[in-house]
Amino acid sequence: MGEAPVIYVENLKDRFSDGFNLRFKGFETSIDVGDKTFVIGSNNNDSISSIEVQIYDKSKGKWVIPTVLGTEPKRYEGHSAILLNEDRIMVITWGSTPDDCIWFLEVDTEYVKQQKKASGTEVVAWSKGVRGDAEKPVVISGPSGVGKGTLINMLMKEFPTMFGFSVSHTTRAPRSMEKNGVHYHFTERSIMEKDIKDGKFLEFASVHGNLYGTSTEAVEAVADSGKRCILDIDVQGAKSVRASSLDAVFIFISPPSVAKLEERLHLRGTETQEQIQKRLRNAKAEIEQGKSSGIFDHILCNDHLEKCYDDLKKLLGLDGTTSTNPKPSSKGINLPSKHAASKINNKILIKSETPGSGNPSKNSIVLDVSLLKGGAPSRTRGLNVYAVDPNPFSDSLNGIHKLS
Ligand SMILES: Nc1nc2c(ncn2[C@@H]2O[C@H](COP(=O)(O)OP(=O)(O)O)[C@@H](O)[C@H]2O)c(=O)[nH]1
Ligand SMILES: Nc1ncnc2c1ncn2[C@@H]1O[C@H](COP(=O)(O)OP(=O)(O)O)[C@@H](O)[C@H]1O
Repeated sequence: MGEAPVIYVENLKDRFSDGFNLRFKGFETSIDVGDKTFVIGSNNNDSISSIEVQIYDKSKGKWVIPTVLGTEPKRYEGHSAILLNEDRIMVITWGSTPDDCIWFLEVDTEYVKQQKKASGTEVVAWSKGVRGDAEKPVVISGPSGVGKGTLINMLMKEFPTMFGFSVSHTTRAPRSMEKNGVHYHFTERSIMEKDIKDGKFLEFASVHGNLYGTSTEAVEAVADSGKRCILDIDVQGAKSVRASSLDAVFIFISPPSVAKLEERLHLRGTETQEQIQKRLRNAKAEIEQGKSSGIFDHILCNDHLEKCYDDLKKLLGLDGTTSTNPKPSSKGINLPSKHAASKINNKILIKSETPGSGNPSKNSIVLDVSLLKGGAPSRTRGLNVYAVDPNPFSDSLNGIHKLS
């Protein structure tokens, strides 16, 4: 049945009297997960407040400062923290905007386990919580010159409100018609490498001698706007996305022949002869992998452009029967600015700590976390939100109704 509230706001220095100096000047919560205690603190006395994580390893009697991946919550006035499924801590921030108040600190999810193994250090990862679901992103891969960009442009032109493009980062130089922030975020290798290390990328790969990568923000910004995200990435990138928490549709575009590919690259005229040869060498391996690796759900041959475009639309369900209106973007959650949170099974009850704030739906809110999807390094989706009936007896969570 129900569980005791698991919010802690306590004097941590009394609790851990081993002389460790907690670095927080503001507000702390602590949560026990197995033999570790995760202390989340906000330095909200500073002009720029920040959130930090420290871990107390009870078995070793030692404090550890972990590597923190992902984008963390922005400035806020305090927070409540609740453990979910022994692998992530839900952090509800006070005084944040409605689209920025639910966060998850992953402490032992699959993603975090992988990162710990790869780095050999203690790792935690942030993921922002979002109401409802987003449509599956579409990953499009294929060798250079096969027509990926052409097909994506046709799709975006015909269905401008339905699709949004994930703008990748790259270290390659812009072509004459390319605009920074539209076709790519053109960046320097050292900056991109640091962002990769900080967990800001969903995937990255070295392609034709340059670094390319999809930032979590690039994909999630499209999904948050209610559009379906399209990614144009190479086969290595597709493989990484397949292994990540992002649930997507994977499409490989193959050329009718390598000779046709070469002809298209020459006609496009954006690469030198040497660069074209490099792309053709890579193309052979990509075609082999694309067709045999099991990464892709669909393989389309781009021989006749119009035919290939029709096939693409068909497999995306754009055969005239589907609505082409975008889904409304996920709405935020209006929380009371100061609140206490407690957990009962898969429901989090959030109660205002500001007496007489008037609006009952703002006073008590229930977050249903039974259908969570995704997570670090992307958003955590599938949160459902309910208002609690103002009747005081409804604290049992019987009198709840869904907020639209
Ligand atoms: N892994 C990965 N590959 C990318 C990304 N962005 C672009 N690519 C791939 O990098 C390759 C080269 O892209 P580009 O330089 O634009 O040349 P083009 O494919 O010949 O137009 C293509 O296979 C793209 O699909 C990314 O963010 N991640
Ligand atoms: N089916 C097709 N037949 C002939 N040319 C094509 C076809 N599809 C695309 N092209 C041309 O081939 C070139 C490469 O296409 P592009 O979309 O830039 O490829 P990618 O993005 O895969 O590198 C472009 O000049 C484009 O106009």
